[in-house]
Amino acid sequence: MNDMSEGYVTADGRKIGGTLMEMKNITLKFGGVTAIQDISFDIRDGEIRAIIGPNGAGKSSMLNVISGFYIPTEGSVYFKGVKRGPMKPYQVAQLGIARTFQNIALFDGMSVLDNIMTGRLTLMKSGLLSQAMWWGGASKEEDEHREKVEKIIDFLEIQSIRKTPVGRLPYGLKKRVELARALAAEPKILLLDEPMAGMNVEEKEDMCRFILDVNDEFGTTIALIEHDMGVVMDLSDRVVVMDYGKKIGDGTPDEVRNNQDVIDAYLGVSHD
Ligand SMILES: Nc1ncnc2c1ncn2[C@@H]1O[C@H](COP(=O)(O)OP(=O)(O)OP(=O)(O)O)[C@@H](O)[C@H]1O
Repeated sequence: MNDMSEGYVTADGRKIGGTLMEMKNITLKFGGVTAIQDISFDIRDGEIRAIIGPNGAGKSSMLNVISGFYIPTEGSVYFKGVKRGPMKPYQVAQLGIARTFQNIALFDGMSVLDNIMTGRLTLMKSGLLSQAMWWGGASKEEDEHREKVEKIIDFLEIQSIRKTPVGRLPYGLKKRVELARALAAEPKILLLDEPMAGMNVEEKEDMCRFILDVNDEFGTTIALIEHDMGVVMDLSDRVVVMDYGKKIGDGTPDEVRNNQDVIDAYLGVSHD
């Protein structure tokens, strides 16, 4: 599978590249429950790709398949044209895949800066030794990691809280720190699990802006699952719609909005 699909140009003039990831005929079963049934779609280089669907549709399961956390019962995942086998979390990170979680997974007692530094662990040449040096004293490698992290801190406008323990931060900022930590791994593809969940309107607007900026500035490909339909339609280049484990729609936000199956299953009921 070395064939890379042609890219496309978005309505706002961004150039999207060929296929970066391809999910082919993915089925995922948990005992008697079929969470995903024979779904195929691709994620192209540089695009913002959303997966939506009603509760229980199989979105989280699919994100876990994309991240390598779940191995599909049937079907395969291709990354840069190469079929992916079972992988350890560090191998996923080394491939250039990073993610955020629905329930924030940060170290509450550690500062914002130290939490973001943990995002660079897989990039550190001498692993734990370098980690020890980062706490114990300066090294050339540590300086380089710090520099990258400081850039991300500036980019996400969290300079004023860099020394604050994460546990003391309001929810919206914690989410931003989690995004910063994922970015610290310099991912090729960033997976966002409900990035707007639990946020107020202002926090959502900020997060939207940062996601768009990350995509634009770093060229990071982004795949997200999200319940807020306004956000999804504003952010995404293309959207996969799932319902009861099946794919019922796939296309641009406009195409998905006008897809009768999608309207029946989801949009027409829950959103205006
Ligand atoms: N670890 C598991 N063991 C057994 N069944 C599971 C597991 N994870 C998910 N399921 C089932 O698979 C189906 C899809 O669940 P999933 O969480 O992927 O949906 P979702 O679209 O993310 O839902 P939500 O929007 O509510 O988070 C559901 O029927 C769920 O109960």
